[in-house]
Amino acid sequence: MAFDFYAVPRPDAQLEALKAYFPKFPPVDRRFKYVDFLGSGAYGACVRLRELSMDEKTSRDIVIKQAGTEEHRRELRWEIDRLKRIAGSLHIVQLLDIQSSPFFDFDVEKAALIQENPDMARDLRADYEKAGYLLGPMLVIELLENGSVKDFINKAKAHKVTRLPNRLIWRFFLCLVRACIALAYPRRAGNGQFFEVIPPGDQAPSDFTQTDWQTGNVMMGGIYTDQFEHQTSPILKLIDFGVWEDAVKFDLLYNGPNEKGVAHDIFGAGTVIFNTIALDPFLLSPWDTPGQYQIQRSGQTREITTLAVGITRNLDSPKYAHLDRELVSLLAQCLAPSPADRPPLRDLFDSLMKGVERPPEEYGVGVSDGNPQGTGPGVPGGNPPETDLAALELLQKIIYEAPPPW
Ligand SMILES: Nc1ncnc2c1ncn2[C@@H]1O[C@H](COP(=O)(O)OP(=O)(O)OP(=O)(O)O)[C@@H](O)[C@H]1O
Repeated sequence: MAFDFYAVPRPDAQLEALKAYFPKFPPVDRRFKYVDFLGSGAYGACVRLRELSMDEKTSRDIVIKQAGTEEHRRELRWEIDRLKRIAGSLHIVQLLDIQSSPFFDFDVEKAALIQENPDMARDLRADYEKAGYLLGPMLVIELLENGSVKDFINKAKAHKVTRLPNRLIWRFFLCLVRACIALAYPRRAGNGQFFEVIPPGDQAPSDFTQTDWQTGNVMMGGIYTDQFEHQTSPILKLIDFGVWEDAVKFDLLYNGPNEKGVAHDIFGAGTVIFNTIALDPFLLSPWDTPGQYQIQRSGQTREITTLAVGITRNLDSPKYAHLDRELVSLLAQCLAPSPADRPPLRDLFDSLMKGVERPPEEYGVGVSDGNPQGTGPGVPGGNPPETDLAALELLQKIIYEAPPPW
């Protein structure tokens, strides 16, 4: 019999019910307050709640993710399990503990019965049973307040921003490579959070992989003045570690043949950076036709095949002429179809660290970078200076300000 796509139960109705649930049944534990429905993806839906501390003196915002069908609940259990393996990694969304469930409390039904109001008790129970699928697993994670990189790109476009300063791109790239380290060398914090580092020695990386690298699955957190890497740009964190159960069963945790683990994740990080530079969440596809690009590696010039041609072939255009060529070279290597042409994780990390440690006046100036365009400040037609302040102002505008209506 032919596969009937439409016969497969769709989760949308249940996810709609989750959307309706909290406005209808405010959490009975009064320490929780419903704030917003954040969105739904292929298998889960997320709501934002505010949780008061036990002494009710402080509060934090949390995200609850639930799934609408048994199959998707299995995926959610996998996601919880996978996130536990890397709990504490700063560039991965954090799991949170909550003291009680924000969902329906049978005491309410009991209270209605005690008040001898069986009609109310019956209605409550009927409504609750309709939403009964919500009893499945619940993922509780930190709120990442500044939306996804995909939202960021769309907002930048709405503000008519045509290019991003190098200093931001270097920092975003470093965040994603820290996330790659979290996956390559998974470890769990006892408590607290840690910057991901590559262990000394030649420990082989794991096969732990993010199977769905895309700008919608990279979220923006806050700017932290006490963290050098996040002082002038928001921290980026990976979300969405759900996996299709068959992928686990058949060991298919990758998106391409013979490829999983760190080489896959480096490529994934490259796709997100490519789309961020291009300010287009969908510009790059693994099915694009690759081209050649000359890179420097270990002091030697080499030609590699890369999928980054949308940028490497257009370095004369006003959109990309300002890019540090070293940054373009790293991106081109990450997007090499052949894993052997991608940079080793340690080299990539070291280059990005050097990139963010540059003196502020050295970004995008071209000359020190061997940039033939010489696009630096003072060059006729060159870039405006890329100061920290200018980058911060741009970020503020994109993230917080409403775009002009025209
Ligand atoms: N920690 C978070 N903070 C803020 N918003 C979040 C967070 N996690 C998820 N979201 C929002 O909720 C939406 C759905 O979440 P998520 O991507 O995890 O669902 P999914 O079903 O796994 O999606 P996908 O289709 O990518 O598999 C996301 O698009 C995102 O906008």
